[in-house]
Amino acid sequence: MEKGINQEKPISSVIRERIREAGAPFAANDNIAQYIREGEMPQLEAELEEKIQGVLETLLIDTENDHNTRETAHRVAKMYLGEVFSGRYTERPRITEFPNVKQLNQIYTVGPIAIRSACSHHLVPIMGQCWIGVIPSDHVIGISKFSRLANWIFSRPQIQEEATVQLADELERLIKPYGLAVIVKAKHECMSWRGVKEHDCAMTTSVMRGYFLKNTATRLEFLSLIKDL
Ligand SMILES: Nc1nc2c(ncn2[C@@H]2O[C@H](COP(=O)(O)OP(=O)(O)OP(=O)(O)O)[C@@H](O)[C@H]2O)c(=O)[nH]1
Repeated sequence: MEKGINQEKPISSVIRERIREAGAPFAANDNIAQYIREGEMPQLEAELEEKIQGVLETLLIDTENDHNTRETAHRVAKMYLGEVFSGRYTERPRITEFPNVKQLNQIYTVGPIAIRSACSHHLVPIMGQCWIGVIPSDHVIGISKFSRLANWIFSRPQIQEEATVQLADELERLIKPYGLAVIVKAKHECMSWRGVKEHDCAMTTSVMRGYFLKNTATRLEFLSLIKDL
């Protein structure tokens, strides 16, 4: 079978119809892995490569004679689907759970976790750090899984507010903690590389759940724990 856009119906249309039939959302920061069947990602990559090639042509870049851009469409398609936006197309990472045998009932923190994303508006990078605070209930997860989950959520076109809430929702579903805090501080290249060109401006978003939300002392303890980390 011919790949990508050359077949009768582009593979993106086939997948889109499947998602619509299921009544599922497919916004930039939604995960759509369950609607993609085996063997379809290479077809999607081939379709995307042709479209990126079209973008380069419209930008009047001579990809035939410019040795630097000859393979650019291929590289960009591979990068979007397999790297920077892979959190849309891959299943949630496997999470190992352990019982909280000793009944730790105090705060533990994880961070800073590196945040790499792109804004949904201009598709340019968002780079930053994330700190997580947990007051566990009866089980905990492997600490590397906080990074894996954050990477999965942020490797999508995002806005920082929604990404922070998505990460908190996912963690809450998984570990059902008595308290959960997620803080993200990031710089947006749509504000530095272009636009207002503010180089030092960062955005901080915070989601507090359970004890962290209800109890000011608990919240302040978490903030003081991460302050000098
Ligand atoms: N709330 C929020 N805004 C964001 C985020 N990332 C980028 N933005 C902003 O989204 C806005 C998009 O605004 P528009 O006015 O539609 O786009 P624009 O004309 O290119 O705007 P300028 O950036 O002001 O030049 C900009 O103000 C961005 O700075 C984010 O994570 N959260």
